[in-house]
Amino acid sequence: MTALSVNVNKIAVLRNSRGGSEPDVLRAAATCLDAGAHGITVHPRPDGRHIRADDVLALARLTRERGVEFNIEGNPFAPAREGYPGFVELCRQARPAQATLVPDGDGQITSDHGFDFARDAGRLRPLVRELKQMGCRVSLFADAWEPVRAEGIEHAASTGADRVELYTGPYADAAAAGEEGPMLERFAGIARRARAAGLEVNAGHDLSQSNLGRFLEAVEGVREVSIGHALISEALYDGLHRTVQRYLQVIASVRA
Ligand SMILES: CC(=O)[C@@H](O)[C@H](O)COP(=O)(O)O
Ligand SMILES: NCC(=O)COP(=O)(O)O
Repeated sequence: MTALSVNVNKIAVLRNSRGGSEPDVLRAAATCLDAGAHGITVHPRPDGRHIRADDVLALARLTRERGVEFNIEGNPFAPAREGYPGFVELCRQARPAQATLVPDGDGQITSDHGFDFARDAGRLRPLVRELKQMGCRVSLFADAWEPVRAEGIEHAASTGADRVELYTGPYADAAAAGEEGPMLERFAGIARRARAAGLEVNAGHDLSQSNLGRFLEAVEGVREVSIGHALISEALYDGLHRTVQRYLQVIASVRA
C-alpha cells in the first residue's frame, strides 16, 4: 500500500507569520503520526520562508523516536547561507530515511519542475552517492508530462538514486479541469519506465483528497505520496487528525 508522508511546511508558514512558536510544527507532526501517517516530509528552503534548520533537527528526533520515516526535500546545489547549512549538510545532521532532491530556485513560489536528467545526471551522481553513504534513500524530483524531460528516466537511474518522485502538479491541474485522462496515461507510462530502469516511484505536489484516488488507481506501484498544501488547508476546516485519516481511507480504498 502507498505510504502517506505529510508535508508540514505550511504549519511553519503560519507560525513564522507572527514570529512566535504557534502553531507548533512538532505538535502538528505528532498529530499526523497519531492519526496514522506513515511519515513526515519537509522542504526547508534557503530563504527560511517556512521550515527552518531547527525544525528539521527536532522533526528528525521525533520521527526517530516514533520509528517512522522522515523525508527532507531540497535543492542540493543551493548554496549555504545564514540559517541554512545547505541541503546535504542538513541531511548529514538529520540523517533522514529519505532525501528528495528538487531543482528549485530561490525565486520560485513553490516547486514546479523536475530535473533535466540528461543534463544533470553527472553532477547529481556524487551527491546521490554521498547521501546514500549517510544511509539515506535518495529520490529525485521528476517531470512526467514533458517528453524531453520524461525521457530522462534512464539518466535518473544512472545517478544511483533509489526512487523518482513524480511531480504531480500538472496532473492536479488537469484533474481540476476534468481532463486528467491523457495525463494519467502519461504518468502510468513514466512510472512503468522508472520501475523498468530500477527506480521505485513516489509522487507529490498538489495532491488532494479529491484527486489522489484517481491517481493511485491509474498509476500502479506508487510507494509514497507526500502531501502538504491541500491536506493542511483541508485540516483548517476539518481538523488535522480527521483529515489525515481521510487521506489514509482514500489510499486504503484504492484497488490493489
Ligand atoms: C517538492 C514539492 O513538490 C513540494 O514538496 C514542495 O515541498 C512544496 O514546497 P512549498 O511548501 O514551499 O510550496
Ligand atoms: N513532495 C510533495 C510534497 O511534499 C508536498 O507538496 P504539496 O502537497 O504541498 O503540493
